[in-house]
Amino acid sequence: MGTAFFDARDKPEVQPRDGDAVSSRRDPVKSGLRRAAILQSLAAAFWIPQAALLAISGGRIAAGGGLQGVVWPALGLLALGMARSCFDAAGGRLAFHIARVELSRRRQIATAALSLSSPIDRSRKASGKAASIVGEQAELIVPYLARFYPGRMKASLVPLIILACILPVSWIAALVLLFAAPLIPIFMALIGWRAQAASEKQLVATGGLNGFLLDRLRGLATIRALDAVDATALRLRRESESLRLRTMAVLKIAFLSSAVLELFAALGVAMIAVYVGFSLLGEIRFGTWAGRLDLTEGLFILLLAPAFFEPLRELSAVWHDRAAGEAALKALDTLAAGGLPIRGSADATVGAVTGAPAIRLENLAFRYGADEPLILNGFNLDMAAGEHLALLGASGSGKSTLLSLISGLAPCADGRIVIGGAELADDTAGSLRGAMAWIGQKPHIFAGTIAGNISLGRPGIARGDVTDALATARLEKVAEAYGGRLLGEGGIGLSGGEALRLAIARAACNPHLKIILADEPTAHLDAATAAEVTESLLLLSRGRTLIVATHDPLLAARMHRTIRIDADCIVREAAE
Ligand SMILES: Nc1ncnc2c1ncn2[C@@H]1O[C@H](COP(=O)(O)OP(=O)(O)OP(=O)(O)O)[C@@H](O)[C@H]1O
Repeated sequence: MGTAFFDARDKPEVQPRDGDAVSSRRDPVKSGLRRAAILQSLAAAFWIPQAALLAISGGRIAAGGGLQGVVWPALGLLALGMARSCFDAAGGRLAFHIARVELSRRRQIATAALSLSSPIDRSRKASGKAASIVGEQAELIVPYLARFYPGRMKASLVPLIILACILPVSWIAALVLLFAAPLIPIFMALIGWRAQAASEKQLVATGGLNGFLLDRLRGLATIRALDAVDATALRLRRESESLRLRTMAVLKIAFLSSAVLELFAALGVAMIAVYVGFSLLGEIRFGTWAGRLDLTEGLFILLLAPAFFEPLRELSAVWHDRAAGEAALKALDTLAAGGLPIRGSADATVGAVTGAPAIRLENLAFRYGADEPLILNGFNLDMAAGEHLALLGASGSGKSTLLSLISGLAPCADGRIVIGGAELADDTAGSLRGAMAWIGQKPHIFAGTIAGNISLGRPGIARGDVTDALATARLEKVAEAYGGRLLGEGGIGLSGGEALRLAIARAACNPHLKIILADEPTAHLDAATAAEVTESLLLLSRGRTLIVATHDPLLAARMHRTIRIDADCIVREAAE
């Protein structure tokens, strides 16, 4: 029955967002990313001694010292270069690893929440949209965590270290850098606000387009039959045009932010170059603590100036990752939040129900949402162990809803359900559901063989079990005719009655099956096929408790008892 993959205890709590996605995350992620950022910052800071060695070598060569004087600095440069690469690679690897682990954790939370959300929850995200968020958009978290977070730390540390090294050489060069640097983050922040909004809109548009496409592809036959192809194509064009516009808006902002940064970085370096050049020519005689700037000092400053802006440039390159990453995190959080939950979990002990159980419903009340009307109110029912019950009632009186409540697909607002002496609650729902089968009007048939559709890869189901199940469902002849050939998607190749009997065969394969909930199994079938399905259902229900919601008087007549629900939830024994 149930489809949940995770225990209810794993049910995600959506973390409060405080504007900084990383700070609200578990500590190991934060501290791991900090370690990666420190490694990468150290790698960047290695350029300072490298620049000093280069400047010293340049000064010595210019002073006519020959190549002997630069051998040791060259070796030092090489060693530092290698250390720099190692630190940078180690930091990058660590950040990437942490980001992937965090992505998997977030995905697991979102899929666990999705698997625990009730299939009768109308507000559940469209399948295409949910698939797009979990599969595609979630990937954007990796560059955000692996590049933006370490990049931000590097941008706030490395320029300060470089500034501290330039200041003792020339206060004016340090001052130029000090004024040029803050302009960049200010503009980036201004642009960033717009970037995030644009990214969120783009992600919504991508998810929307995916959801729309999947939905319409599923209903392609209906669209064709009702001659709505042009209208659908037009809508599709509108949706993709909107996605194009939103993608262009994001790109425009990304280009704008890089242009702003390049402009300020180039201006800063140019001003330093002008100052160093004129100082070396003797035109400028101020800006140092003592005397004039010599060639070694000038070279040192000139080599460090671009490195001062480098972390900021890197941050700008990953600025867009932040907007996209935070939008993806938000989308995953919304996927994991709220909705109507199913009760219990799927990985509970199966086989806990022994023998066909009695079922008692006491004062049951239910509504689909807080602001929606009560569908059931004060509903009572007593069923004996192994009893077969037909549930009649006008359309919309709540028959399917009642079956959903018995299977724990939604929690009741009031009252209790007792199955075989155990009250249906969060800790019992999983094991009780393991003893149930749901046979609805439209069972989902996968593309594949009939046998594969019956066993569904469930462990412990042998070929003999499938043969027995085919016999129970009276489907042997169809299976024989098909041989090993494949059914099409959605059960193409089977009639409605055959698809229903396949669902009965699936249920028959469950060795723990004790309760059968059938929701209008004979609806839309001709009399002969309905009779066949009825016989298969009765065969399956031998020695088991059965509740059938139906409008079919012939099916109802085959049950031990028939009751009728009316709009006021008053249960009446139906007249024979
Ligand atoms: N997933 C849902 N979310 C919100 N309301 C729902 C949902 N499913 C059904 N309803 C509403 O609950 C009421 C009872 O629906 P339900 O499907 O249980 O009736 P039913 O007796 O099984 O009807 P039918 O005989 O036509 O199948 C209806 O008013 C319906 O509109």
